[in-house]
Amino acid sequence: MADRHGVDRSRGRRPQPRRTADAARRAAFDVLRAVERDDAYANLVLPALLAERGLSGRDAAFATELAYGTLRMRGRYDAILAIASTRPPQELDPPLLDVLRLGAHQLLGMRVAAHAAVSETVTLAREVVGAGASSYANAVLRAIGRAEPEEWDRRLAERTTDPTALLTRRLSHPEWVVRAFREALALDDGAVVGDAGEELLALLEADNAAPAVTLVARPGLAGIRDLPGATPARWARTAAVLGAGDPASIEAVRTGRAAVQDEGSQLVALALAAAPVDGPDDAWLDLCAGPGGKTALLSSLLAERGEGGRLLAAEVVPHRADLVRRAVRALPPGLVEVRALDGRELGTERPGAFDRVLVDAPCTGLGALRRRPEARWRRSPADLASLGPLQRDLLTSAVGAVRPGGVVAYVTCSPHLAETRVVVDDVMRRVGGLELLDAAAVLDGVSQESMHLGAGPYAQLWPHRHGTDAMFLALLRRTG
Ligand SMILES: C[S@@+](CC[C@H](N)C(=O)[O-])C[C@H]1O[C@@H](n2cnc3c(N)ncnc32)[C@H](O)[C@@H]1O
Repeated sequence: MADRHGVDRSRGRRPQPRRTADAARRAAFDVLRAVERDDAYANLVLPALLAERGLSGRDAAFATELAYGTLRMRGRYDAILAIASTRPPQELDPPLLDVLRLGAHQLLGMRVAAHAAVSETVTLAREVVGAGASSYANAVLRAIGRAEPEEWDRRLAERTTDPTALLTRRLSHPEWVVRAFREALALDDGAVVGDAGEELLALLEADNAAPAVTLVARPGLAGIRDLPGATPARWARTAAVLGAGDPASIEAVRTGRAAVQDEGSQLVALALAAAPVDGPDDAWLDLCAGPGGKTALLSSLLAERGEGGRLLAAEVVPHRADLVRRAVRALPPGLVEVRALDGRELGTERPGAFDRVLVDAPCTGLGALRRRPEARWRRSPADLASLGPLQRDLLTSAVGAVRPGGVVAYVTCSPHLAETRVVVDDVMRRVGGLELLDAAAVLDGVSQESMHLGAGPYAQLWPHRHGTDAMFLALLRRTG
């Protein structure tokens, strides 16, 4: 029998039509509106809204899957709506369009019985956009529900001969993102899951799946045994996967000895700490530190050595600098100095003062799309143009702040070539006196098993190959 959301659990009686929208669907709708109208972040709005309305358990899980899944798959549903609706999606009233997208996700992306998906969504439409619009919603959703997802794939394929355009519609990624991923994959000689086309498909599919929750046990502060319900992850010795449950209920997380952190983020920090440097090794710098996940891991790795040392964490936005202070609260006092300052100045203010420097550069975040449901629709190629100069300035400052023999890690959570290799190549050409270390080999060295990252010197992680965010790592050593 279907539960009260219409999710088919044993098949059977039809739920009775209701006069007001059910709370989980209404919550998902309000999240979509906040994202569209107020530029809100779904992963901030939704938890607050669930708490305010007292939704928990199955209701909260249903609202979360409905809101996040609809936001991720918006491109696909709009392409389907363009076929199923008599009016083009861009001409619909925005609240009605959001209702239709929510209905499409229930019909095509969730295990909701078709009659419940339609009738509950029509009730929602009546409540939020009025009776007239609700009968329109009824007609469109019935048309969508009459065909299986595979049949919709076929209909989408009939309408274009351009393979990129088809991928954008089928797998709901903007066209410029699909092109960027294809280019980055083509330059990456790591293990492939099939031919180049299959690999791209696997990446886009991985972006559309909710990621597992990964925790970090900060060395010297916690071990994986301190993380109840979590099991050791595959690559990073510090990482564990939480099967179910709320990370905030774990004592080690509440006290800052552990945290939620993608395994790829952990690996790049472990790689910087393990990269070979000549000479002293006790002055570390994190140039773009907020909110502090990598600062906390790097400083716990520094402390774990037991040889003293200090880490300076720079973050230009003061409230994000406060987040870094909070992230390192469990570490010994005096180990980390957090300063709200512009990292672009440190290269000239503190020339040659550091042995290891991390530049986790502000970037488009295209490597973490599975984590931020609406992010793919917010970004545009114009972001690359505005981030590019900042990324170059920060890396130039970092290579000024590192001493000869020391190492800089340049990291992005994006595989876009314009913010990865192109930035590193430009700075190396302009600055001189730098050599590239083999980041792929260093990463493989810190991983518990080979990650098959290819020949280097750059390392690119991928959600579909490694189950991590698509983190990029270059390691630069100052030679003179
Ligand atoms: C990708 S995030 C860093 C994430 C962080 N390493 C972590 O693991 O939690 C980039 C950060 O750089 C900061 N930032 C941007 N411009 C900066 C600048 N000129 N100097 C220092 N920090 C900057 C941003 O505010 C943002 O917090």
